[in-house]
Amino acid sequence: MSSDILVIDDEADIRDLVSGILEDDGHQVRTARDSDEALDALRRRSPAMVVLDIWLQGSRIDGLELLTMLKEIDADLPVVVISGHGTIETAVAAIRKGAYDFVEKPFTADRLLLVVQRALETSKLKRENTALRAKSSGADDLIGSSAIMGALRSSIDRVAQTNSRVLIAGPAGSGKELVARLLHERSARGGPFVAINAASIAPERMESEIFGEEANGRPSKIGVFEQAHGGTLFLDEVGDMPLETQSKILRVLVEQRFKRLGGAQDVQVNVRVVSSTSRELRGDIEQGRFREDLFHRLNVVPLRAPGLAERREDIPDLAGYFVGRLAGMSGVPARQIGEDALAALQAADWPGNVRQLRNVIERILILATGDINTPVTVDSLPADAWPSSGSKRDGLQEVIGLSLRDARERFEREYLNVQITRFGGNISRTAAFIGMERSALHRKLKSLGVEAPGRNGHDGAE
Ligand SMILES: Nc1ncnc2c1ncn2[C@@H]1O[C@H](COP(=O)(O)OP(=O)(O)OP(=O)(O)O)[C@@H](O)[C@H]1O
Repeated sequence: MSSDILVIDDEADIRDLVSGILEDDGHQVRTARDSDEALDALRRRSPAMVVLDIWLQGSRIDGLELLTMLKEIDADLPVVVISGHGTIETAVAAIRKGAYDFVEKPFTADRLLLVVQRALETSKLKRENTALRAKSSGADDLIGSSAIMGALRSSIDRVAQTNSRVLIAGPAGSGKELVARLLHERSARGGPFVAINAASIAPERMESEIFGEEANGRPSKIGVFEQAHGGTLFLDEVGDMPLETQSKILRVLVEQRFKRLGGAQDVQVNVRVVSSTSRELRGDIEQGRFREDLFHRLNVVPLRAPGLAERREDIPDLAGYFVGRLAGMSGVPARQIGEDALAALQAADWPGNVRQLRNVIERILILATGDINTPVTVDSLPADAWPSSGSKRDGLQEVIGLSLRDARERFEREYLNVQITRFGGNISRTAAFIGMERSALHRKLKSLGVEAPGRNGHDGAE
């Protein structure tokens, strides 16, 4: 894994030695001889880690003070300190001030590499941990064996390896962020995955969050573009970016450099940008709300996260997956979801897509009563997990005034509507499930005035 490492040492020999060892290990190394050069390097770009000699001769700010400053700028920046022979107390003081570890002079290449690798690894784990905690709902993989998910999975595998920009379109809760994470995880990019949701940030804070800030000649806030150096930046709901920010982002994509707010120096970054939208960006372009040139830059490879209604056959797998995951996480007992409940879930509306399904499963697990060894049945489902055409009403009240023939017709209409929805409009599969010939089902639908589906492009002849 190649990381951007800043080596700060007043002795040229040591700078060369340390740089050589780290470069041979595949890292990108920048060097500074004193605090001014170090702060200048930081202004250019915040590094992934710092190797700092604690004795900085001829420097305006000494090593320990510089360490304090580095930690003020970015508390998570790993710093490995080099200490001279017999200066263990100083090294210990450095650890107290937040240094990750120290190596004592003279040191071997192996010792230095070991400490550096551990510092980088710890920092990566910390980041992943924070990301996981922030997103305790995070999934490891895309669940679903439908053809549409198979196609998405293979696109992800193909695109991940390239550095191309990807724009993921899809409705809310359909898994766009999950797709972006997978694109990063399956790429060779060793830097972090950093996500920013444009819809949840006030427009006036946007540029500070994206580009960071500089005050008194040094960085006071590291923005997401800089944090994602060497990795992937996920611009979630990119259509919500103010136009002015869009222009600045466009410039970064062209030049791979930008200035922090209040900064004079360019920050140079190598970032892969993956973005997402739940809106039709072409409409925004026509109305002058989204820059067309930015759209083309972001949309090099378009991917689409399908809504749950387009892949109802995945609902049983997803439900089972969430039962296992949520039970493991929250300590509620896992319950099997019965066939009848799964059938109702398959026919429900799901405007909130996979996220809504996950929430419904969580509610089912928390509220489920009865023996934990028996499957959850259809009557334990919350109201929003019911198909709207067959919602949980008192059937008798509604049909009491009808003749048997009309009541039966009404039931048949609702029943068939739900089944057809559940099988994504596929007449053959609906017919097989309800135990009718396809042609008989067609006749029945016609006689009931139920529109024969063209949903999801199926004509029922497959
Ligand atoms: N195919 C899938 N397999 C497993 N979990 C999934 C799948 N798709 C989505 N999820 C889960 O559903 C939830 C919502 O997904 P995610 O946050 O990626 O959606 P999104 O499209 O980015 O949503 P929004 O547009 O609201 O930001 C997450 O918990 C995610 O892990």
